[in-house]
Amino acid sequence: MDIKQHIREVPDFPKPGILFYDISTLLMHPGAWQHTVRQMADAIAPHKPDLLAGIESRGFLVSAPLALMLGCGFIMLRKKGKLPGATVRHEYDLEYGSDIIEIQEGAVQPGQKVVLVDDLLATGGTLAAAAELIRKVGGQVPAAACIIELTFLNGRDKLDMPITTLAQYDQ
Ligand SMILES: O=P(O)(O)OC[C@H]1O[C@H](OP(=O)(O)OP(=O)(O)O)[C@H](O)[C@@H]1O
Ligand SMILES: Nc1ncnc2[nH]cnc12
Repeated sequence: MDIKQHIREVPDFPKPGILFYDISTLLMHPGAWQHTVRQMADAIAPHKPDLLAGIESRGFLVSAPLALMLGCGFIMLRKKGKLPGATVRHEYDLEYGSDIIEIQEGAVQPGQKVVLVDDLLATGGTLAAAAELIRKVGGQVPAAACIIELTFLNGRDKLDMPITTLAQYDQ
């Protein structure tokens, strides 16, 4: 199955010149979505994660079903100000702006293996920030996985762990 057939390309969103890759149409199609989640699970399982870390917000859609399927724990990396209690934060750049993500102190036990999961790899800023956070709180990051990769932005170059992507776009 070619999951690209179910990913909608929206020009000039959220601002002129950006081609937005929309997974809403993938989520609407149960067969394509099941196939996507199974492929992601097959890529992640060999890394034997203790936890999957999902990145707000589209990353949660992918990571939560994957954690259930793989039988591992699930933690949230959220945009600033959303998580209660003590948090650790990191600021990062996006293809179209900048943001801050946070993790709760205590979400990861020292030495735990945490695989990062998001819907899309663009500049790599988000996953690099996520890896930094996990390591700051004592976790290891053996791998990352995304559905989509925008290869022309060379996001991989910012990352120091193996990353699996299912659909690559060169523009
Ligand atoms: O590789 P990068 O350049 O860092 O970009 C990738 C990130 O950008 C998007 O998130 P966005 O901040 O738009 O938030 P959303 O998931 O809440 O829509 C996407 O879901 C990734 O998390
Ligand atoms: N072009 C894009 N489409 C969808 N999500 C994105 N996140 C960062 N860049 C994106």
